[in-house]
Amino acid sequence: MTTYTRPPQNWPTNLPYLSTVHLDSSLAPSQRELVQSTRSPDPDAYMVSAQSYPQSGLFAARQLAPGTHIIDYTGLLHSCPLSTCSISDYDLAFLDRDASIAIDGAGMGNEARFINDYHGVRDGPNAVFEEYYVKVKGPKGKEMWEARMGVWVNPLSTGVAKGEEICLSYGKGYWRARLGAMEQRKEDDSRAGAAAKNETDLSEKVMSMTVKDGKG
Ligand SMILES: C[S@@+](CC[C@H](N)C(=O)[O-])C[C@H]1O[C@@H](n2cnc3c(N)ncnc32)[C@H](O)[C@@H]1O
Repeated sequence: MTTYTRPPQNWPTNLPYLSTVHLDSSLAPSQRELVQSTRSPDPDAYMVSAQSYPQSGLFAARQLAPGTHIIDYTGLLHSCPLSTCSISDYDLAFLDRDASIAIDGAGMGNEARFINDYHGVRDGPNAVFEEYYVKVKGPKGKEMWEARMGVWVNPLSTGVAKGEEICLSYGKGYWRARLGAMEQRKEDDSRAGAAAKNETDLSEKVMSMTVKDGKG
């Protein structure tokens, strides 16, 4: 199907041309939600918070092919000097590092905030973060490009089977920051001295300390 975003030739000059519907102010929030929502009408994933599972995680609601867009990471978009980013376990640096902005899913967000790191869960990440832009209507109906942090099925994986946990790689920096904070709290010098060399070691350490703390 062709979607026209510009008026065709001879379009009447006094008639606003729309590439999507224009939302009238008469619409109630619940009616808007039916038309524009951050929730997929056909969810790709669902959250599980079972007692048998130590924390919550996100699982595939159906078979997902490599490269499929699963969900966008939502939360509080905030200014974040590098020194204070990473205090929250749900904070995600967004766009250029120099832009110093991040999305924090700690106090608000969607299912994406429940996606766990793959270490100790599966061999490798079956999902990846990738920023992308969508065209949206800005103030006064002006067309704008909006940046989103998408979670996609890892294009290098074989996909995600129905019921399988969706896992990302949080990266070395994430686990290193948490390890440092926890060690500081516990004043555990011996652990600080044994700083892990690779990401797997780091995540495993945090996991074991988290279980001891009874967190999550
Ligand atoms: C963004 S949250 C993920 C959702 C979290 N499981 C929950 O129930 O809210 C990140 C936190 O989840 C935990 N986590 C993530 N991946 C993990 C893993 N592979 N093993 C153990 N804990 C993990 C850690 O406590 C981490 O700081």
